[in-house]
Amino acid sequence: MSESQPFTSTLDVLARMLPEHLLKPRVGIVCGSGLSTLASSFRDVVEVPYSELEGFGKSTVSGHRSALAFGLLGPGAGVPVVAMLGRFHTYEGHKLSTVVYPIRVFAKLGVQNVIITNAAGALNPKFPVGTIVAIHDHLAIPNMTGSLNPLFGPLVDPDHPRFMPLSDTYSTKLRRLLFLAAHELQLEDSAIYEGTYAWVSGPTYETPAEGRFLRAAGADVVGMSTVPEVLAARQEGMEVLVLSLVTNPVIIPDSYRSIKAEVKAELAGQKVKQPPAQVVSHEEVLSVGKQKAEVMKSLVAHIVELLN
Ligand SMILES: O=P(O)(O)O[C@@H]1C[C@H](O)[C@@H](CO)O1
Ligand code: HPA
Repeated sequence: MSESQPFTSTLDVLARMLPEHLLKPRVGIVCGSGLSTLASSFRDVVEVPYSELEGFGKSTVSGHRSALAFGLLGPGAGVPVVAMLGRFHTYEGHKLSTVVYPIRVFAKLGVQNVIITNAAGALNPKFPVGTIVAIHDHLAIPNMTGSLNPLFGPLVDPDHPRFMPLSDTYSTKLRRLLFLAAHELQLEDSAIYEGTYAWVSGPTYETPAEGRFLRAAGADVVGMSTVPEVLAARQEGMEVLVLSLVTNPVIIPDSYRSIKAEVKAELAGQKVKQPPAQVVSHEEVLSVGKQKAEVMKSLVAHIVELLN
């Protein structure tokens, strides 16, 4: 085990702070931007601030809190679960080992299934704002260039695979449960799509050309998180479900007005109508997260119930 991963200390603190029935969560949940209320239906909740846990960073992005929530989800005795109420992004300055540390702690606690959520921009023009995308693949240019792969460097555990196949990354078992849950909740067919997530480092949103490039490369949505967590979870042997909430379009038709044509028209005495600028903002991302938090929460709760 690597020196820089203080698992023993983290697990000791959790063992001291948690009652016995919450100490072995079966499902781990990562709450994306604006989605930390996913944990609001847990019972017997114990929140552990990241500041109490060695190895954890601090979430500095609005819409992300800095605490783990442990609790029970579902009817009857309930299923013990744990949720990250805020995640770490590399663009905040966190090291990749910090970004994925909570996922490795989930594994040490015995978590076998991870549900990772995020807010994402739509590259596929068929995916409207507010829809959920069950991720079935990813495109991670930062990984392919070597510098931002969280599995780079010495193995955290000698039992981990050095070369990990990624052809079966996204659990078919969990995706089946998602669509069964959506059926039970009577969600419309168009509420959930299936697609590929492109990971970019951020914190800048995409230029129109970058958006078109990622779309042409086969991605349906784009975001600034998730893939490092997915890779660590798979390396730890956990099953992974990723749900992206579409919060904004990335590819905007007519994003290149011809200024040359407009100037020529103005010089010729014509009135030129200025189209309103369409610019994405984190506030918009958080607002869609807030609007859709309930449906995301019901889906997550139902999946956990079906896993039981
Ligand atoms: O943590 P997620 O991936 O949900 O957050 C997305 C990506 C950026 O952190 C932020 C941009 O608005 O939202
Ligand atoms: N691009 C990248 N990340 C995002 C976006 C986006 O348009 N929306 C929410 N997270």
